[in-house]
Amino acid sequence: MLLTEEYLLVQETARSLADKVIRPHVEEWEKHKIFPRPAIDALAQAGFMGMLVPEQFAGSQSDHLAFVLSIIEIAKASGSVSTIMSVHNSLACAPILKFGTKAQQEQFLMPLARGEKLGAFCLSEPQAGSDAANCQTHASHHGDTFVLNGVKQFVTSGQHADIAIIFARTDKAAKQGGLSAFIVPTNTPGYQVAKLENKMGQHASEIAQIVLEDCRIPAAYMLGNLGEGYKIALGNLEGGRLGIAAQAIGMAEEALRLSMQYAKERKTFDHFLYQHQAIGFKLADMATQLEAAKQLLYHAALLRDANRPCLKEASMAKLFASEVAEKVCREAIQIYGGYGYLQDFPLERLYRDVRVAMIYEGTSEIQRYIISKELIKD
Ligand SMILES: CC(C)(COP(=O)(O)OP(=O)(O)OC[C@H]1O[C@@H](n2cnc3c(N)ncnc32)[C@H](O)[C@@H]1OP(=O)(O)O)[C@@H](O)C(=O)NCCC(=O)NCCSC(=O)CCS(=O)O
Repeated sequence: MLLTEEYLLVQETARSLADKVIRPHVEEWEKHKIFPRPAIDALAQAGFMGMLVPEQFAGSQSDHLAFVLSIIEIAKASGSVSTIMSVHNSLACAPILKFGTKAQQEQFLMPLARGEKLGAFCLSEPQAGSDAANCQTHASHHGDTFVLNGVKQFVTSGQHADIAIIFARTDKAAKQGGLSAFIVPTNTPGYQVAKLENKMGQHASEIAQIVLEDCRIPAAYMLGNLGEGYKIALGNLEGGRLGIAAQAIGMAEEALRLSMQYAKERKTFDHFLYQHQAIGFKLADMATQLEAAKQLLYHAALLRDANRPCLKEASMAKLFASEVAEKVCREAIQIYGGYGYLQDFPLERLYRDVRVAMIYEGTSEIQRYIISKELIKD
């Protein structure tokens, strides 16, 4: 797809910001599990934390295509930063824009879009990941308040976020229709960070377990209507999956770039690596599959920007991009040989960081389930 000057400019701005404020620090942030605050602040200043929000709500009024192009560039430098940015834009800002009241948009969306506040999305639970409708967190109505109790799992930025979108059961009997969405300031008493998970990669982006213990919020903080939470969550994840596809592509493009560079420098058996057909063909496959993943992603983003249904296309983009990206990073390590396995080189980190793209915001298996259901409908 040919990108217009406008999109090329967004891409270049994201790339140069990543090179200046992220790349020089990424190894230190990852090694010491440091939350990348300077990167988030710089992204906020440049308008990247409110990309899908109109100017009237303090956003930079871009669209999904610009968003995925930016995420790709940020992910080349850091998977962790791209995750924080993606979750904030697509899972925290987007639903308040779509379902929020004017008061909620003024109180919560505007500071989020300016990047003054950070957002999180609390859907999964210890016993409810893929089966999102099985959430057990409960919200009971008391006068003009709701009181939330339960446990939320795998919450990106759960500790550093200021505002969380939390899904909780308001009707025990109705499964899907029994969930409602709430906007919860994380300084509300009862919002507790119970645990920061130790994970395989993306160490600068925390994943928290959140315990909600008598967490009382005004009833006016309900997002959308009573019982509308499941639809809000799934519709939201449709957009989030574009961000995950984009970050997977970004990390894999970085792995491909490093592989190309190495194949042109390193000699074995008196020839540069790229001159061996075994390596040249690997590079060709990596580049071709990445290009195909990008075109799927751009197509899904354009559909979403045109307000056209894109559930199937977003799932296809996430499924294909995350699986191709894992393969590309794996092959890149193979090209580097023993050096690829060392922590002295970035491929080892890229391989760990990219792996989760096949899991979060809907596993590959869930994406296949969604695609197959949509195919039958077509
Ligand atoms: C497994 C699922 C795909 C659900 O499958 P089902 O077959 O049980 O449900 P459906 O019949 O498809 O849908 C039920 C209901 O919801 C409506 N729906 C479905 N998709 C959408 C959508 N995209 N937008 C709006 N509404 C939607 C559908 O029309 C049905 O309504 P009606 O009955 O027609 O009225 C699903 O459970 C699923 O996607 N599971 C995966 C969940 C997931 O991705 N979890 C990970 C969350 S990520 C996380 O928690 C971490 C976030 S972070 O990184 O911090």
